[in-house]
Amino acid sequence: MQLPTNVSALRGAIEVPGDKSVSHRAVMLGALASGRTVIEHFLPGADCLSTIDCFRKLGVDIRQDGTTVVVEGVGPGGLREPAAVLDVGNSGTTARLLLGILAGQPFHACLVGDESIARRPMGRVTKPLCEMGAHIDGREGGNYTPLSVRGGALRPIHYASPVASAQVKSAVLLAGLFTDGVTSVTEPHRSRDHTERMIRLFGGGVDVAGFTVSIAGPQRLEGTRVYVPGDISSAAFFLVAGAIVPNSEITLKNVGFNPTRTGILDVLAQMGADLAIDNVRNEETEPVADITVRTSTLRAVDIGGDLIPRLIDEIPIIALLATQAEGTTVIRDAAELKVKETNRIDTVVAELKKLGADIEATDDGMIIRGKTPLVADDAVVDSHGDHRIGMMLAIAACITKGRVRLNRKEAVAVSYPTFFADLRSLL
Ligand SMILES: O=C(O)C1=C[C@@H](OP(=O)(O)O)[C@@H](O)[C@H](O)C1
Ligand SMILES: C=C(OP(=O)(O)O)C(=O)O
Repeated sequence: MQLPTNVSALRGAIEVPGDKSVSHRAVMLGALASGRTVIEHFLPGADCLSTIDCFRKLGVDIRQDGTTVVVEGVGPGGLREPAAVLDVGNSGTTARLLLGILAGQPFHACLVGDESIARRPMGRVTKPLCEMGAHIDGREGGNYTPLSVRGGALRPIHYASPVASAQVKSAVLLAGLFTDGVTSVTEPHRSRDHTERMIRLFGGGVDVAGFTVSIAGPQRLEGTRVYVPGDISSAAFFLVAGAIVPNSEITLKNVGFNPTRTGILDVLAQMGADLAIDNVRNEETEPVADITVRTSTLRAVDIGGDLIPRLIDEIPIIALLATQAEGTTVIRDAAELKVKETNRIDTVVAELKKLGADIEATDDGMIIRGKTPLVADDAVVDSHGDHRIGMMLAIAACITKGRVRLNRKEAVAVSYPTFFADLRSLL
């Protein structure tokens, strides 16, 4: 598709779709709980639809009507052995959290995904789950899909995860629900805590001490009502757009404001962005706020350490932001980017270079020198099938002089099916 370029202003208010991480977990915990769960403002993106599809194959009655989902929870022992393979599509979260749940079920299941999933390491969850007693096999000793899982009686473990990953933490905690005793996970930095918050919302208990999270199994979860906040990872594209496109003012309503996810706001603030945060609410469950951003004069920053897990999915759009900041921005400690939907260090650097950015890859991040005007002489950029790369490039095009075409635009539907419509509404 031809992207809008040389945009003179982006103005208006939008409400981004529901949070992807929260939507997945609402379906999963709703399926495991006893009784009905009603999910509102669910994200009907391809990844979350994969989660629904997998749980239907496990015998759960799930009705989806747009952004409302009703899950008839099966309660303890209620999942059924699937007669077909469980296809997680493009979704790493579905794959890894589902593995944690399957590990505790007394039956066999096969898990597959798309080409991107087949390249993503699953050993980070299959290893601790096998330690708990699950039998999981697959390519390269169970590190890659297709995977075969035979779950059953699990024993609790204390797991020191080498990576700060909410998917690893959640997989082990979910498996811990099916043990008799206390399972804990310690991570090097705090990752997003949606699983912990949602287990509590469903009436369960989780203890947090420093970077260690513990769960005592077995637990009885009760179906509930879940309101999914707007996805800050989706809002991030328009937060950056508002800051770098001239004459802009964008308000994002009902955005998730969970402190384990707001690293992008810290970076925008440190760069000097004109940002206003209003109406912070729901702090007990999942915090939400309204955020307004205006065109800003930006300065470079250093990004690393414990900030990384708080903005890991926003690094592609932060790289674009850094091209418009005065000075050298260094992103470090972000080697996890190499095992996302694409190697996001390589894809970000290759695609932004096509538009004239001064950006280079490092072993664990990127170095970006600004401020650089983006220009294109009939450039063809490519999402590489990665939703976040596609959306970052659409925002990059807005500040590019010349013509830019995007290949594989359909990837955005993984997390933000209405992205292009929302962008058009601000033009
Ligand atoms: O738990 C989750 O919902 C997610 C955790 C993160 O992955 P890691 O756990 O691999 O860091 C993130 O990148 C992904 O988009 C969603
Ligand atoms: C990495 C992502 O998701 P997942 O791991 O669920 O595929 C993402 O949404 O950027």
